[in-house]
Amino acid sequence: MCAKAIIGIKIRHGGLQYRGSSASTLAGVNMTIPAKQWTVLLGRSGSGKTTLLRYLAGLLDDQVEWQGEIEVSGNDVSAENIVLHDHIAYMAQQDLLLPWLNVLDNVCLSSRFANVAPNKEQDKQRALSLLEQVGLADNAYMTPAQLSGGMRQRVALARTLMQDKPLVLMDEPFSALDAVTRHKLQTLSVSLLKDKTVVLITHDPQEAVRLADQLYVLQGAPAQAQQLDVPESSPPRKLDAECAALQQAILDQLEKDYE
Ligand SMILES: Nc1ncnc2c1ncn2[C@@H]1O[C@H](COP(=O)(O)OP(=O)(O)OP(=O)(O)O)[C@@H](O)[C@H]1O
Repeated sequence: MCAKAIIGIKIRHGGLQYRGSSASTLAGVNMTIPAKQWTVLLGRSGSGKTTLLRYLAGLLDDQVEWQGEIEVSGNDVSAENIVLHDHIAYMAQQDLLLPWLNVLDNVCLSSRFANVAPNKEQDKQRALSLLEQVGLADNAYMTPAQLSGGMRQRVALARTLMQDKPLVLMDEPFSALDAVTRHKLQTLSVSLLKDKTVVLITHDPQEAVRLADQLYVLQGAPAQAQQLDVPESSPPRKLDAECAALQQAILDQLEKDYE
């Protein structure tokens, strides 16, 4: 698949049960993850958000039973030829930077594991350019321990971009940051990931409202996906009255799982 590939996903009647578990985690999940848009997942702790992401990433194949259809559409490959997890970059709440490598080497690391032979000088120049885009050009030779939490997550974002995958799965990547740093990193991510299909897990209704093109709440046990309409304006949104109403609607929806 070429670097400009795009990927969209449709899940129909998705159900998932961990082997050895007596109950299903997901049942009857219908979800559309359109290409080059942000799909945001909310849901109470334990509802199955990370499970769904990890299943899409191919990390649970030997641990779960899956039922239902996953239809993948790409612009330059037929659906049956797509091995989804080959086209995924993953960004988690923990930045997972290796403490013994400097910032630049952390960003370059993914290319060392790629199928193609690495071109160290080319990779270095690309990583430096990405570090410039995330505002860390002057920090390339520092170690992760010398950076703040927000800076470390910007390194993680540069590393995600370095992988240049069409589908980016983000599991609460901004949750450990203070409000202003989080706001800035959300805005930066929307701009830098504009050509990617993004699935974002968050517990923060405000973050969901700012960033979602599609918004789902995983709800019930086993969980289904409830879709909520988002404003027509493009993310990242300024928080106006319409956004406030949606935030309230999300909270109302989430509260149903605590009754
Ligand atoms: N390896 C596993 N084996 C069996 N059950 C598991 C396993 N991993 C997770 N689960 C269960 O699956 C359910 C969903 O967990 P998951 O981590 O996907 O929830 P989540 O919505 O991402 O939660 P959080 O918001 O706290 O991260 C939970 O009940 C959890 O205990």
